Amino acid sequence: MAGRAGGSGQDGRAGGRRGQQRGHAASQRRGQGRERGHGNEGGRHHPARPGAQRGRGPRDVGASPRSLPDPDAARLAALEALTRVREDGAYANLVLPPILSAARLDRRDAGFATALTYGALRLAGRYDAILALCVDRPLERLDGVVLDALRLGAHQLLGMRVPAHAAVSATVELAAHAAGRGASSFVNAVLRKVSAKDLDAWLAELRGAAPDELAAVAAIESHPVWIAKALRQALVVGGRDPNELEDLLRADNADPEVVLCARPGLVETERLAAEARRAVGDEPRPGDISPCAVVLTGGDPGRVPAVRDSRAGVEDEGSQLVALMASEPAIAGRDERWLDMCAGPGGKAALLGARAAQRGARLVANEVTPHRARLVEAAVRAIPDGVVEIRCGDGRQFGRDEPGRYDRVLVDVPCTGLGSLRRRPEARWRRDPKDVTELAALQRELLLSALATVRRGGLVAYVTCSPHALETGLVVKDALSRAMRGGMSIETLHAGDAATRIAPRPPAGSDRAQLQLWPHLDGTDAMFCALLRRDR
Ligand SMILES: C[S@@+](CC[C@H](N)C(=O)[O-])C[C@H]1O[C@@H](n2cnc3c(N)ncnc32)[C@H](O)[C@@H]1O
Repeated sequence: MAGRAGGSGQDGRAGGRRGQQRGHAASQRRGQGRERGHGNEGGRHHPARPGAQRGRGPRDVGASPRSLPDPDAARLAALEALTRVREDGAYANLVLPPILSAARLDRRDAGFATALTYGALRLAGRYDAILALCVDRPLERLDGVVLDALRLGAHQLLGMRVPAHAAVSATVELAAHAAGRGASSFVNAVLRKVSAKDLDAWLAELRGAAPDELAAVAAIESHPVWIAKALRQALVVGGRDPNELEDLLRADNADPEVVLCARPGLVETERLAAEARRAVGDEPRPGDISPCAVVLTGGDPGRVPAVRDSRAGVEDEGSQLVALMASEPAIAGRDERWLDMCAGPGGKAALLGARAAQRGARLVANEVTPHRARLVEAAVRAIPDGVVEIRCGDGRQFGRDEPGRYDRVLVDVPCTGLGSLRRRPEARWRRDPKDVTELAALQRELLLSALATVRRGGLVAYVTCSPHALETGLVVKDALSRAMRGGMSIETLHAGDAATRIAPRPPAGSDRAQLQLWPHLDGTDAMFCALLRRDR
């Protein structure tokens, strides 16, 4: 078997790190049956859904018998991450770094493990649709860890440039190690079927098997159908062609660039770029959408001195732009009291606080969750003392407790995050349509509170990182009609124009009064921003 090749150069990596996995986090999982079968308990199948197919994590690597070859450490790390995501509801971006350091992988293997983990999680829907065509029983009846291994194998075969023999044999070794010999023969048989066709042939087959075009695009680009449907509707509502859906979903499957925000007055973009060049060795480029952005082509942003001391932060360009859209449009009269009503973890609060310091204003940064309020504290620590006041409380109280007090209010509401699916590879499989309606009710209350706490002539920026129509325009419409019924008069400012005045390159939707950014067109998260001026 060509298994060893999987970790020794044949998959494009230099030198696999077999045997390094002692001390790996997976070794904490004791007592897993050795010759576990692959048939399993029932339960509704859902890619990477926490709680589905529980209790089948990779077993103790220290207990590996001599007769089974040690699996490749990078693939073992990826399997451990997938298991934690599935069983514990963990977030891949939080769970993977400690797994990688426990496994003591070198940079190249850590990169491979990260790409494998993220790819297998994001594309779980596509791979499950393919695997379902290769397996003679419903996937939900498979052992969870066996399905994880199959997804990892499928991603190596169809999503990475790993030679087929290496992908199959290394995954078979992984399955033998994690779930026993019976499971490994099954994995071998399934992956051989998967490897019999290339990606294009499989995607053509998925298209042919789907009941309609929406289901086909959802399966091919690995999104739940309800999300694909909501995003198609969001495109229509945002004045786009619904045929852009496939491009939009595809953009969710790409790794986002790492973007830094040079916080105004704390570090210049040129200086930040120079620091980044020295720290990570690559040539950064300026942002397209935010004037504060420095876009890295690679490397660890944590090594950049300005990021370490919070003069800069890691922040999507779209988030930077909407924070500036709250701070930059001119308002008549006093402009000293600013509020960020939902500030955690603090990227926008740090940008607003930096601008407030330059303009002689003060910012109240409020967050309901104590640990996220502490993150805000860390994010704003480079801003001169006395500019930012951090509070921990429910934003819905501001309208009642401090009516008419603030000159500018940013209300960046909690949302489904359907606009930042590329950052959270497992998120799409965890969300539910009912989350949208629950969040929309909270969003409306927060916006009403913002409108009540801003003074006459003051500005409210309603922002969300979801393009779902129920979380964007409909929340604004609903809140405005309620506020107006309560005697307020509110003018909607042209957010597209405001964005154009700030952005180095106008965003795709800048002709519209409410700004919707798009990953496939703007290269940002799908942030939404409405600008509202309270006149009475
Ligand atoms: C989209 S995030 C804000 C992101 C933030 N503006 C940034 O740029 O880092 C929404 C935040 O609102 C907080 N939140 C949820 N419910 C809230 C409430 N009732 N009042 C205030 N904050 C709330 C969440 O804990 C979360 O930190």
